[in-house]
Amino acid sequence: MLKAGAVKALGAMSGTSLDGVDAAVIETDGTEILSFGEAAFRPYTTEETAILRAALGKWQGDALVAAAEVVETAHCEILEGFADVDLIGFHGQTVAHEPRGRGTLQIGDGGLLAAALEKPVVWDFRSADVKLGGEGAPLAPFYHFALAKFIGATEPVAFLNLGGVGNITWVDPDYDEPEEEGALLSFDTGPANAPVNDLMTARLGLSHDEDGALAAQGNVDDDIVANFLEHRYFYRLPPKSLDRDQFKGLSDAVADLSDADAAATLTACSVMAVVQGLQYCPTEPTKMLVCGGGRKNATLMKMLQAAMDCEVLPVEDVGLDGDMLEAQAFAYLAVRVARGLPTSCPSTTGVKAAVGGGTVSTPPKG
Ligand SMILES: Nc1ncnc2c1ncn2[C@@H]1O[C@H](COP(=O)(O)OP(=O)(O)OP(=O)(O)O)[C@@H](O)[C@H]1O
Ligand SMILES: CC(=O)N[C@H]1[C@@H]2OC[C@@H](O2)[C@@H](O)[C@@H]1O[C@H](C)C(=O)O
Repeated sequence: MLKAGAVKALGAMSGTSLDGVDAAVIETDGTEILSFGEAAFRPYTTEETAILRAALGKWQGDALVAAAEVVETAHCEILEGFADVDLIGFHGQTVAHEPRGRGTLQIGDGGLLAAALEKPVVWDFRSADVKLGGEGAPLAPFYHFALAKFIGATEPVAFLNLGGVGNITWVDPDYDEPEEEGALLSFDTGPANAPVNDLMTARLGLSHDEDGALAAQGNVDDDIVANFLEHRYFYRLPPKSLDRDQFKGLSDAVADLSDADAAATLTACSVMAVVQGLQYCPTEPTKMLVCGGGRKNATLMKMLQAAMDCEVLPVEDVGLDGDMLEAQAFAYLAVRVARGLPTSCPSTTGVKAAVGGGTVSTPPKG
C-alpha cells in the first residue's frame, strides 16, 4: 500500500530509438508535480541494441525472450542506483504496436523487477487502454497536463516529443482534471528522427545527423514532401498512434537524392507531419514546447519555427528537462495507477472512457 500524500516515484523509459534507458525521479501525489529529483541514462551496448532490434515486430519466440532479458538487466542496473524511492514506473521496450490488430507489446517483466529491486513496480501501462478500444499511446499527455500547470501556463500550450516517432499534446491548463472533455488532445504526429537516423546509418554509418548539420547543407525536395503528406495516416482524425517502423519505406523515396538533400528532405517530412497535425488541435497553441532528442537538431527546430506562427522552444526554456520528460511521465503515471486515477481518456488515446492502465507488482514478502 502506497503511503498517503506526495511520494517519490522513479520512472524508466526505453524509447523507440533503442539507444538506452532513461530514469528519473519526481515527487508527486499523482495530481500535482511537487519537485524533480535525480536522473540517469544507461546506454545499450551495440550488441544489446542488435538484440532489441531483432525483436521488433515479433509477438513471440526466442528473439523476444533474449530482448526481454536485455531490457530487464539494463533496467535493474540503472534502477538499483536510486535510493529512497517509494515506487517505480517501468515502461519497458515497445517491440510491436498494432492497437487495432494484435494489440501492443512492451517487453520486460515488472514482477521480476519488483522482486530484484524490492520496490513496488507499475508496468504494462498500455494494454488496458487498447482492450477498451484505445490506441494505447501516447500516454505522456496526462503528465503534460500536470506540467502545463507546473510551469504556470494560463493559455493553451503544446508539448511536442521528437523521438524516433513524434507525438503532440495540446493542453488547455484552465481545466481542473486532464480527463475533462476539452482539456487535452494528443496523437502521434508521424515519424520524427527515425527516417534521418536510418539514412545516416545506411549511407554514412552514423547514428544520426548531429545538430542537423548535414540537413542544413541540403535542399528540400518539395515533391517528395508533398507525396509523403498524402499518406492516409495524415488524414485520420486523432487520437491516433504509430508503430515505430510504419514509415520505413520513406528512405526509398529519397534514394536518388544526394546525402545532404536526402537529409534535408526527410527532416522536412518530419516537420511537415507536425504542421499537418496542428490543424486538428482545437486552437493554435501559444507555445510549442519541444522535448526528445529532435530538439537538439538545429535544422529541424529552424524548419519547425519557420512553418509555424507560435513560438517553438525546447522545454529547457521553461525550466524542464527534455531528455528525461518521458521517464518522469512514467513515474507520474505509476503514482496515478497506484492511486486508482486514470492515465488516458477519449481525447488522448481514443479509449471509450477514462482508464487507469497498468499492473502493480509488489516484491515478495520475507
Ligand atoms: N545532438 C543531436 N543532433 C541531432 N539529433 C539528435 C541529437 N541528439 C539526439 N538526436 C536525435 O534524437 C534521437 C533520440 O531521441 P529520444 O531519446 O527522444 O528518442 P526515444 O525516446 O528513444 O524515442 P521515442 O520518444 O519515440 O520513444 C536520436 O536517435 C537522434 O536522432
Ligand atoms: C507504442 C509506443 O511505445 N509508442 C511510443 C512511441 O514513441 C513516441 C510515440 O511513439 C508515443 O506514442 C509513445 O511513447 C510516448 C512515451 C507516450 O506514450 O507518450
